[in-house]
Amino acid sequence: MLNLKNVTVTYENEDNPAVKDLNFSVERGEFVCVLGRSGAGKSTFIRTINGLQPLQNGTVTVLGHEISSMHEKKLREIRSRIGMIFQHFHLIPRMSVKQNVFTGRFGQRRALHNFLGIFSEEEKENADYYLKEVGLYEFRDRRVERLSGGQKQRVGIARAMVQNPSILLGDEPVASLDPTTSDHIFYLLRQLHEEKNLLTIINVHDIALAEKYASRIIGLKNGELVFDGRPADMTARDLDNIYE
Ligand SMILES: Nc1ncnc2c1ncn2[C@@H]1O[C@H](COP(=O)(O)OP(=O)(O)OP(=O)(O)O)[C@@H](O)[C@H]1O
Repeated sequence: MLNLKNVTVTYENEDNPAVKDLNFSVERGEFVCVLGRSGAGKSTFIRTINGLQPLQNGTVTVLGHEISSMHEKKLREIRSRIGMIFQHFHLIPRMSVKQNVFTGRFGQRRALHNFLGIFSEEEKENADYYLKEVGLYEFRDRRVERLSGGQKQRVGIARAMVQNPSILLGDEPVASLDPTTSDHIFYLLRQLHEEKNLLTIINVHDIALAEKYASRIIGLKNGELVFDGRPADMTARDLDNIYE
C-alpha cells in the first residue's frame, strides 16, 4: 500500500535533511504512530505520503502508484483517497458541522456541484452515517465555531471519512486537546480504522497513546528511522534513544 525507498528531503537553504534515507513499507490494516522530538521530521514524513513534499532523493509509492514523479492531476486523484486530520482542525468556523463534513467530498466532485452545494442522496447518507459515528449528528446544524476542541476534531475525522479513504493520515491530531479527549479521539480513530480496514499513520507526542493504540510504532530522530516495531517491543532504551 505504501512504500518509501531511500527518501530524503532537504528544505531550501538548510544544510541537514529533514528526513534522511527512509526505507520501509506499510500495509493496509496497520495503525502506525510516529514518535520523535520536535523537529525530528514527523510532519515532513507525512507530507511525503500525500505528495505535498518534493523529494531530494528516493521514491514514494502510494496505492500502487509512484507519486514522486506524478503529474498534479493524477496526484489529486491519489490524494482524494487519503484522508487527512490536522492539529488545528482546518475547519471553516462559520459553516455548520455538516457543511464542513461535506467539504471532504470536494476533491472527488465537479467544481460546479461543489459551488452550488449539490450532493447526491448517497453522499448525504454517508455524511449522516459518519456524523453519527463520531457522535455529532445532533450537532449537525451547529456552526463549528461553537464547538469544543474535541468536537472540532471529530468533525475533522468525519470530513476525512466521507472521502471513503484507503489511507488516513494525522499530523498531531490531539496536540491541542486534553488527555481524556485525546484518548477518545484515538479510540474513535482506531475504531474507524478497524471498521474500514485502513492504513493509518499518525504523528503523536503522547507516548502512552501510541503504546495503547498503535499496531506499529516508528521512531524518528534527526530525520532518521531509529525504531520500527510493535509497541510491546519498544523498550525504555528505545524511547531514550528516540527522545535523547
Ligand atoms: N518549510 C520549511 N523550511 C525549512 N525547514 C523546515 C521547513 N519545515 C520544517 N523544516 C525543518 O525540518 C526539520 C523537520 O521538521 P518537521 O516539521 O518535519 O518536524 P516534526 O517532527 O514534525 O516537528 P514538530 O513535532 O515540532 O511538529 C526541522 O529541523 C525543521 O526546522
